[in-house]
Amino acid sequence: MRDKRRGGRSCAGRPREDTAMDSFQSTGNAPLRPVRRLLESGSVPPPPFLAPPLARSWERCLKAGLVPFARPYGGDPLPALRLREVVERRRALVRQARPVMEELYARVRGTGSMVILADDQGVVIEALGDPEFLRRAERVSLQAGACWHENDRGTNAIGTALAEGGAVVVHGPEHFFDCNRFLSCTAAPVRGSDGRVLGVLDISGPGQGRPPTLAGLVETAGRTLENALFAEHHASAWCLHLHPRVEGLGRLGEGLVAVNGAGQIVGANREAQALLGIPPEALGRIALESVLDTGLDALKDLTRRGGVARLAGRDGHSLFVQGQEGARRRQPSGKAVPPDALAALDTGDERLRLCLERARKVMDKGIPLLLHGESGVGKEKVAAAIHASGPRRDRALVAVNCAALPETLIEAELFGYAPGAFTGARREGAPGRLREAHGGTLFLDEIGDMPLALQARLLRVLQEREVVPLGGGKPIAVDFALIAASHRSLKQAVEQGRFRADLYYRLNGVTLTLPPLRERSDFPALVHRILEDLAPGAGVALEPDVANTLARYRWPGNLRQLFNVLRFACALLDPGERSIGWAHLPEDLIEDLGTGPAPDTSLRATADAVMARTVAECQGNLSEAARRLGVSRSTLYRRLKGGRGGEA
Ligand SMILES: Nc1ncnc2c1ncn2[C@@H]1O[C@H](COP(=O)(O)OP(=O)(O)OP(=O)(O)O)[C@@H](O)[C@H]1O
Repeated sequence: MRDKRRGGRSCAGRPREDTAMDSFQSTGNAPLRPVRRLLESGSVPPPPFLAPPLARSWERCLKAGLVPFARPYGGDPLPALRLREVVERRRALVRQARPVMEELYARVRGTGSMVILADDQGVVIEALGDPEFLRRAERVSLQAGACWHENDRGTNAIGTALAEGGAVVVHGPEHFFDCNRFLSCTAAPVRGSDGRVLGVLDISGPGQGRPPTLAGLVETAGRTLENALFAEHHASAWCLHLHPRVEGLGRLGEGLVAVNGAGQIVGANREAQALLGIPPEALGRIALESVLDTGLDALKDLTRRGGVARLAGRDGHSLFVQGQEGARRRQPSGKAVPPDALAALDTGDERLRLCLERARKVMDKGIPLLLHGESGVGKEKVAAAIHASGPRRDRALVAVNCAALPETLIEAELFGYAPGAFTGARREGAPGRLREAHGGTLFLDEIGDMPLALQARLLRVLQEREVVPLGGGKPIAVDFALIAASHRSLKQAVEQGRFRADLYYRLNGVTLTLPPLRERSDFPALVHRILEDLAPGAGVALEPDVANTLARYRWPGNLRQLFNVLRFACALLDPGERSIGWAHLPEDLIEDLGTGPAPDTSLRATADAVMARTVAECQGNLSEAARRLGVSRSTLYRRLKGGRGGEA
């Protein structure tokens, strides 16, 4: 039997890790020293001196005979073979946890922390993190194979999260044992779909300063892991996604229910258990119909149609529900990684890069995006890339140009119409663009040009997430990611009463302002990328003085204009020609370069003079002049004949 006053060895001989104790304040902002002194005399301070879960934990530790200033009993880490057995027992947990841990660590990288996965007994299965801190943590056996059960290591995030069955933060001297007070740890249990705790996720770091937001981060990671385990465990069952709001579907907080072929609920994540009032012990013994106004056949039908249904829960509250066939969730092995369309747009401009990074961060969070920028900066292209890089990429991207449609048509185009809704309408009616975007992304271009009356209707759709077709009919639930774009300032339009303020705030989850081409710092790289797209592998490039001049041009038509200019130039190249010179540029550009305000010199004059001088230097030998100018003989001849390039 273990000694009642366990951990008789003193920590005194060990190096003091730090002085976090001096700055320690518990939940009630109580000063540390008296609280700690109380513990050393064998009592636990009442709340608010210590958060209740920690006070309960200290109580348990004292009852178990642990001594705060002694060395924890914990014992040595498991030998490799035993650890492998533990890992093997928790194979699915470990496999699904790895990417989650890596993501978690990416969020705290640079804070000198580590991320830990422990099993349901508190045995550390995996740990990754800052090498320096990993070494420090090893000194107190916070490493793979070591057991951090509360019975052995006193109050600590892993052990106490297990004992309390919920997320805990144990900061500095809130650890029961003195020698662990250099740690600041946050842990959350991970549960299986039957409610049983499978393990614990933890972030541990140096204890200076209380980490303010890690609890949410660890809990969110725990939920992600739970849902991944759910999907793997119930891969062959029919699955129901549910949420009280349609935009909650596909998000972390959605309820997940697995239904077997007999219509029995065999799994439900925490959210689904709460939404449907299913106790974990009822799983496997409860029929879908008994908690939701639907059965397995209706679920299969819904899944085949790929739609969202609004159903009544047992307590009468409505829930949005989407079905998924089990086999479909299995990842086809060897599936090609889709090209990263957002990354492909990054050619080195810092402002654009920031926009793309922001877009990437919010694109799967259900936040509407508003793209702003001059005409031709690539708003539609960016919207398409956001869609192609996001989780909805397999569904439709529906683009509607609100400026291009007459006011009378845009309503029917967007909202659809019932059969025979108006003269000239299709007999069978039309679903409308909003419904076509269901499951995918809706891109509303030139939203600033939408008539005011339609703005009110659109706002209603965005709020209710339901569309009522023109001419009546039942509201139809819709779920799409929303990207809107405008080249005008919507804020100004709101001030001038041309745009509804409430719709503006609804659309403007995040505004990304794309830089005009003249302000971009990546002109050469951008030209290179476009030329590569236009003539793959041909090595086409701008002549240096053309490149220099074009880089300083004001580009009123932005990327649209640049793209058209380069496409025109490539079309003029003779076979084998790879250098774009003055002779390859469209005349209107040359004219603009000559008269526009941006260039320092008249490019047309420059081009003319250069050509004339070269031809003169070559004593009228056009072949030689063309070679020196980097253009073909026929191009030079054409330009000379057209009066451009000077008199030869
Ligand atoms: N990154 C890019 N690479 C190459 N070409 C581009 C790029 N972005 C835009 N373009 C070109 O510019 C054209 C206009 O782009 P896009 O329609 O995305 O701009 P926009 O800002 O939405 O314009 P508008 O405000 O006039 O609707 C595209 O058709 C394409 O030819």
